[in-house]
Amino acid sequence: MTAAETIIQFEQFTYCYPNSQHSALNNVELKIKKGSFVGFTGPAGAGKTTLLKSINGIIPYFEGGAVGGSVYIKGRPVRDMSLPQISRVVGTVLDDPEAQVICLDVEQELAFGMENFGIDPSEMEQRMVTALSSVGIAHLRGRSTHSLSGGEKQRLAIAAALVIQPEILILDEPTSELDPLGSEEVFKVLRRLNIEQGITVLVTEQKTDLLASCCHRLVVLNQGSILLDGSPGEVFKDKNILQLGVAIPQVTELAHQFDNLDIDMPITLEEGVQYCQTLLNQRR
Ligand SMILES: Nc1ncnc2c1ncn2[C@@H]1O[C@H](COP(=O)(O)OP(=O)(O)OP(=O)(O)O)[C@@H](O)[C@H]1O
Repeated sequence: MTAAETIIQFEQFTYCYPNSQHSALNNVELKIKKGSFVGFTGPAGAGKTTLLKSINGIIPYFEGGAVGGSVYIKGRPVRDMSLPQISRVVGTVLDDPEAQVICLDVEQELAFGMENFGIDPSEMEQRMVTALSSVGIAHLRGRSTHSLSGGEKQRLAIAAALVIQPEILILDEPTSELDPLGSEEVFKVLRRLNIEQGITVLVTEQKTDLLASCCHRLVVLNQGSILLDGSPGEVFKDKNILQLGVAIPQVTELAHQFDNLDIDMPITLEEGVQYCQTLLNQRR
């Protein structure tokens, strides 16, 4: 990856929360390619949220604490950027849409962020239309926010980030409050934004089957360090993941039961069916 292709870089990054005895992140080295879709997973307390907060400036600006090393966005150290400068490049979506969606109706919710960023009023209408249609909720424009489903609210939260036209979207467990259908809707939207608009997407998620279906790259954190980093297929094939208590796609878990087979590890249902057929053929 060339320097021009790298949109985010962690360089020997270590972080310790105030009054904490141990580092939440230890010596993290990570380069994220512009336009990629990267998933982060790992057990509770592994440092996933802390890593995202180190990109959007919450660390160190709000949390304080002790920082070692650097995080760079487009080659600039986060510590040298103001929060508004960071927020123009990095859009953040939280796990709970109830906490993030704060206005009474959909239009106000989108206008709120744009007004805060001083977007020219003549541009607002077009940005609103584009963001709503990008997340597939143009038909909800006239609705009050309290009448939206969880999945619709989360897509509105993504639209509210998009009106600022960020190059990077970071999402911390965006489907934790959603049912399976709502979760799939959100990931479909993220995939489309990544492919059609080239937005770099970084998402933490426990639902690894969803991550596997969308991500180019999966990073597994454990105790503040990167344990595994590769394509979803490479990561799920690694037996170390089984010791972490991280949920892996069920078809992959099944395949791990058949040891020493020289067949690619399945991560989707279709690949699982193919895997079983190959297995049956070999046993005949
Ligand atoms: N505000 C804080 N003050 C002190 N320690 C914190 C704070 N926030 C998180 N930590 C600690 O930092 C470590 C990493 O936490 P973090 O929330 O980043 O993990 P995570 O992988 O996102 O976990 P989860 O999946 O449970 O959300 C944990 O040991 C956690 O207890």
